[in-house]
Amino acid sequence: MPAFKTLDDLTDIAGKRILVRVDLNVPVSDGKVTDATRIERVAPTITELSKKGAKVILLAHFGRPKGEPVADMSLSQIVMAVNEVLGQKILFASDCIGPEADQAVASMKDGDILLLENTRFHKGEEKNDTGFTEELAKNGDIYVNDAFSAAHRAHASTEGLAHRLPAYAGRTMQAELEALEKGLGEPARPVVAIVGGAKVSSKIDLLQNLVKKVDALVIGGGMANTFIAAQGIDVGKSLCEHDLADTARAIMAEAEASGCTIVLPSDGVVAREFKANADNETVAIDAIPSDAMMLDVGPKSVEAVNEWIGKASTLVWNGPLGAFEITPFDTATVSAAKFAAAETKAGRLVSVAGGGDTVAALNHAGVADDFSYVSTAGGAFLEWMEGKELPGVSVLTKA
Ligand SMILES: Nc1ncnc2c1ncn2[C@@H]1O[C@H](COP(=O)(O)OP(=O)(O)O)[C@@H](O)[C@H]1O
Ligand SMILES: O=C(OP(=O)(O)O)[C@H](O)COP(=O)(O)O
Repeated sequence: MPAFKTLDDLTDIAGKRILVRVDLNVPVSDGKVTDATRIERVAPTITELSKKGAKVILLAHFGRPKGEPVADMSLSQIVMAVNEVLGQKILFASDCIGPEADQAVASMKDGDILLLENTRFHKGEEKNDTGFTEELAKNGDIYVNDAFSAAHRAHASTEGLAHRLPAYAGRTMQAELEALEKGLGEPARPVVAIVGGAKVSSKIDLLQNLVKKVDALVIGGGMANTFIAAQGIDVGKSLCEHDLADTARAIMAEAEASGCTIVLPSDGVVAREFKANADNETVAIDAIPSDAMMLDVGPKSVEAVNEWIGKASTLVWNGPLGAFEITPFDTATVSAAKFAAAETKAGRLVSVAGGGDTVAALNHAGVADDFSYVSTAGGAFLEWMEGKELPGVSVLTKA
């Protein structure tokens, strides 16, 4: 466990302005939060600080707006869900720096909770720019980082601020690291990892090291399409990053050298529209029509995935096997989730899953509570698995 200061070390905070970095990057559909797990996980930190009379100023990102304000990436759409989870009304400011933010902070009363607009609406956030960090810092006396799931990013609000203000880990940051260490510190073998989802470019590099640590790597979701295409198979209009073909091939070579089995889908469920109940068919992986996209792995592939789960003593899972938000493309994810949950309940498996959408998928399958541990983190969790230093964590230990 890394040594850092926690909320236990924070005393006499009534009236203090505390900048709390949280991860509110939650799944949203039609402007409504569809899975509030990340909000629920940061609620204890927010409530504790507010009850102690601090002015709690929440910093968070939503989506990847690339340094510009984008209406559908506004955190204003998360406010209602935060109110519901906390059981109290929070305040909102339409910018995280500048006059809007300054005035909103200046008018806070002790115990108030204020959410500032998406930090990624400014280019300085992802650049970890000192000027931008200064702008954020001037509205706080203390910095608390409770966003373990964003701790793999060295951004102004996840890393920079810890150099500027007295820095502490929030309750969730602390709990996530403790739970991962307990569940995966010395994992029982065989270790099987499932990696799926849509964030192919930001996660594919992580697989290069992951294959050295696990006995089998099951690849599904959009990630699988990139690997399949790298083998020269036409994936039609499927979500796929063709320019990462070399990386995918290098990972397969590294896996072979490390004795890690790569498990790719042998069949898929394809459709021509990304919508619920779209006309679909199951095809062999080398028979994806050129005008269709693979939205789920097929029944033979699910069987293989479940066989690997059955062989595993430890399962590590990030990223759904298909577009689980729309039926029937949730079938593979739900089947594997239920099987892993049953194996865990039977005492045959330690199962650790992570990622905003992965948590939503397990909740959708009704089995999140049956996993050994569910982390809110996806990419950060994979980087932690690799043994990489997470900038948001290491800066707290050095503070
Ligand atoms: N074959 C696919 N085609 C398109 N999108 C997919 C496919 N498989 C999974 N997805 C999408 O991946 C998203 C989740 O990916 P990601 O953000 O990487 O997961 P997490 O948040 O758990 O880390 C979901 O919105 C899901 O619809
Ligand atoms: O949702 C997140 O990561 P995840 O999808 O890996 O769980 C975090 O909020 C980090 O977001 P980012 O990958 O856009 O930096």
